[in-house]
Amino acid sequence: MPHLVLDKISIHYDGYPAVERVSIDVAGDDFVVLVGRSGCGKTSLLNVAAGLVTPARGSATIDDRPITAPGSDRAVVFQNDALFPWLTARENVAFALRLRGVRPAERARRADELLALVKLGDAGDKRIWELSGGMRQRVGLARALAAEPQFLLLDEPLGALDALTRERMQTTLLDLWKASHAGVLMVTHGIEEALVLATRIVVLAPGPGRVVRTFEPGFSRRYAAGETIRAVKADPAFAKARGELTDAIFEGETA
Ligand SMILES: Nc1ncnc2c1ncn2[C@@H]1O[C@H](COP(=O)(O)OP(=O)(O)OP(=O)(O)O)[C@@H](O)[C@H]1O
Repeated sequence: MPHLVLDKISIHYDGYPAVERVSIDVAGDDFVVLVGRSGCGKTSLLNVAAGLVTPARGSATIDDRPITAPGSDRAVVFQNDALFPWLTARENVAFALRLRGVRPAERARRADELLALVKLGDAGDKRIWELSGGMRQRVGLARALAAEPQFLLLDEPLGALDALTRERMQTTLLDLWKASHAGVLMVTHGIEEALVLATRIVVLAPGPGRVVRTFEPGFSRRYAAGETIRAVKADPAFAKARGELTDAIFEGETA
């Protein structure tokens, strides 16, 4: 099983320490979620995993190979993903397949399979500007999966969506996680979202960014085993976990 490891990572910007000695481990079947107050270094750490930021100290590796640049073993999805607005949903996904060297005859069929996976089977012919925010985000996820990555790196992928769409997209994300067999490292500001999705939650605190707690909530594995999200959230254990996670995030806050 592939293994992404951030080991004692420190990140400096212009000599100023933004993150100090943070270690995060993502195995191929993990869904690891980073939470914490603004400025604690969540995006910076994701960017190290993506190969976009070089740490001042520590090592970032996949199966012991150093991460030095973006690679096809990792797919990154941001909050407002840059799709090509003048192309159709199918063409956007097919573009990623082309980059992977998939033959033209196969691209449309595979793109439709990926769109069906994100429940956009009927929207292949629609242009991006004709789609809602949630649908666009799903095209972005389908495009990320087209690369058949070992790891999905998600930075607030649902942050721009309204609350109802966001909740629905959480199950889509869990379904994709299950179907793609990719390990996930995701940043979110949503406390319930973290609890619903994560196999492990890493809580960071700012000044400089460091790990203060980790949780293994187990609710996403219950969903994967067949329970509904609604049933999971109604469990008193969920409310208890929400309280503990909220306390951990705001512990030591002085402002
Ligand atoms: N490119 C950069 N140049 C200089 N400083 C930066 C840069 N990127 C981030 N920082 C600083 O590093 C710290 C961590 O930022 P980062 O965006 O990683 O935090 P975050 O936890 O993702 O924040 P938020 O929740 O607000 O998105 C902040 O103090 C930020 O101002």
